[in-house]
Amino acid sequence: MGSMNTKQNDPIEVLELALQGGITCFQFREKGVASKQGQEKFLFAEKCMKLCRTYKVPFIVNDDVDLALALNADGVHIGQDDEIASQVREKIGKDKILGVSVHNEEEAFLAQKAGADYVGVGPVYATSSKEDARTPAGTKVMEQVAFQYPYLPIVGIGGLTKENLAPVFKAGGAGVALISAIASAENPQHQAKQLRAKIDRILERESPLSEHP
Ligand SMILES: Cc1ncc(COP(=O)(O)OP(=O)(O)O)c(N)n1
Ligand SMILES: Cc1nc(C(=O)O)sc1CCOP(=O)(O)O
Ligand SMILES: [Mg+2]
Repeated sequence: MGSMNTKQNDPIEVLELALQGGITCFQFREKGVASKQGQEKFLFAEKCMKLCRTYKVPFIVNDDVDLALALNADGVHIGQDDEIASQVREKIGKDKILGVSVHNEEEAFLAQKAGADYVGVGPVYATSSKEDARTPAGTKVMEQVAFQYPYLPIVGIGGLTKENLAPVFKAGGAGVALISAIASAENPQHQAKQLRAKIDRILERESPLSEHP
């Protein structure tokens, strides 16, 4: 999974490189003081979505449910301070992807009850990409949620790199979401490719089928 670059590079270029490198999902996260608004935001998001469609990669909108609906995006990601998950599920219908950020078992219970397709858990490590990030929590919450809700996919987020992401999968995570590891890389395509290869190797090792090829 990727998210929008806030560095000096052209975000559309970074997205295309990340797609070429093999990201499997993209979340459009346009927020902060200098962020685009209104029609400008819509057109930017539409450009990103079209690019994702070219690579057959799901395009998910962060926070902005109305934008996701206006674009006919593949899904929405919301946090605990955003719209209420059950209401978002009603708004977007059953066929779109709904991701919900959770930080404990109770929030995970409510998220799956509201129809979340996956939950985001973070920050695993310290991050400088989110102004209001919580204290890094490692993978403990993830382990608890994975134990309680084994069929609910968990995405780890926050400070993840190819060097430190393995514990997310060990804790029962199904995937990772990264911003700076890709967006700030010297070569985002190469970085995404390396991340993808690393994750594929980890998942291959964890799959019971890999023991019986
Ligand atoms: C995959 C994933 N997990 C968690 C988040 C964080 O969502 P939220 O808490 O709503 O914070 P913002 O991203 O809106 O700042 C996420 N975006 N993606
Ligand atoms: C968007 C976001 N949400 C988080 C959470 O903890 O919910 S951490 C985060 C930022 C992730 O960026 P990076 O990969 O650069 O650390
Ligand atoms: Mg949010």
